[in-house]
Amino acid sequence: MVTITGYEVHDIRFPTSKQKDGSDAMNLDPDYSAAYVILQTDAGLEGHGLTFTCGRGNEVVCCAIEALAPKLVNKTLDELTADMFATSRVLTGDSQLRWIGPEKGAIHLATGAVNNAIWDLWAKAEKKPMWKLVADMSPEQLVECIDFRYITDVLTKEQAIDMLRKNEPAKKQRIEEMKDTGYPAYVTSIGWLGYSDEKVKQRCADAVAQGWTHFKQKVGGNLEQDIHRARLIREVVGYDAKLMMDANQVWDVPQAIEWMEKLLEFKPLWIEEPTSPDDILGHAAIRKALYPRTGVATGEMIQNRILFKQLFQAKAIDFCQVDACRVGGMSEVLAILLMAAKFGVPVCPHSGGVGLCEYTQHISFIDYIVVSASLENNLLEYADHLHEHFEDPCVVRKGRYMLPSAPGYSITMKRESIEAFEFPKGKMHQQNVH
Ligand SMILES: C[C@H](O)[C@@H](O)CC(=O)C(=O)O
Ligand SMILES: [Mg+2]
Repeated sequence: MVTITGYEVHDIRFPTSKQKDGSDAMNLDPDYSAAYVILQTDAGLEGHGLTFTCGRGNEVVCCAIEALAPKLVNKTLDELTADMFATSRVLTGDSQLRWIGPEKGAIHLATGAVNNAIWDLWAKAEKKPMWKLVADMSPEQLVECIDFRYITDVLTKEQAIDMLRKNEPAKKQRIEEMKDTGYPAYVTSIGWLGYSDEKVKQRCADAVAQGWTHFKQKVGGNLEQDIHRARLIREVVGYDAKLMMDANQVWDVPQAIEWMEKLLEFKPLWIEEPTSPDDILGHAAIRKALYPRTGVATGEMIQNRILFKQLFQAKAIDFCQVDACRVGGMSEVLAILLMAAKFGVPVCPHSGGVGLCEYTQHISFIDYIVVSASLENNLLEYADHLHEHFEDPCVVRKGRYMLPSAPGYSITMKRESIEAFEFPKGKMHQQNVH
């Protein structure tokens, strides 16, 4: 029996803004950060979880984690995992904390870290990588982990069971396939907005040499520069490669359409976050104007399953970029994967941030092996930063993610990295160190 005896919360920040790593038209100077929680147990096992933020907001999310984590102390892992739906509700249903959400914003980012830490602990206790923990569940067990409140108008538990049952027979085959081939991916870290032309050119050339065929460019700062950069990228990667564009929410709806009309000659596969993540009908209008010349993608700031439901209902997106932490962790991610499959929208999880590639590899493998069973138009994002800080970093070869095998959710950060980058007291934050 494993009992949670306590927890640690860490405010970890990496000074990525110095090199403009991670920069885009909205987030000019992100310091990739993790609001990090460790669930301690009497068995020596630890459950780790983090939520990604861009820097100063990290301390707010850490406070929110401090408000949620005590709810788990003295609970056994068995009682938490025997009813993961009830466990999610412990985190999302506190009648006082709920007021500062509900199920959105800083409190939901914190929920993501804590919920994922429970899943990590569970997978470690079962000695399975996260994707396998889920892949080994029966359809009935899997749906019991999900909170269906607010989504039964498009997906009931019974419908979800039917969908999952249809995928059962070839599950083993898909696992073998993933072991052999890995999961298709695209690379974002060739084209952060703050990089010089020289750096973008070099990174694109290196990525082509490594076997990458899908690339993402940041847009939305200045139209002439976007055109210039798209031309430069296309010169290096060619037109057989796929190019995505990401505006990180800077445009109004008409502006998004006008701006993209000028970039269509570069054949973008999608325009990502063209406008506010809360504007469902705005996304639908942009899609209507641009489809099929390009697709619309969003998700990294879509706050919960309800908003995803509406994006699907409104036919507002072509690609679902669910985030591993923003929506409240794996329990809610499973609901979103199921809805995406029902609406036939490919899942391409958001991974630009610290630890996100480590998390999302499991999400995409679960999506393919268990939920959608499809690789049509599915691509997992890759950003080549900070992987060296994790005990079990993701492995990418020739533009594909390899199937992870270590127990857990791959999110355990090295102790020395936690200590060195803890804000503000870690040695990497002391004066003149960076
Ligand atoms: C601030 C982040 O780097 C953001 O630009 C990531 C992102 O939009 C993406 O990965 O997509
Ligand atoms: Mg993005």
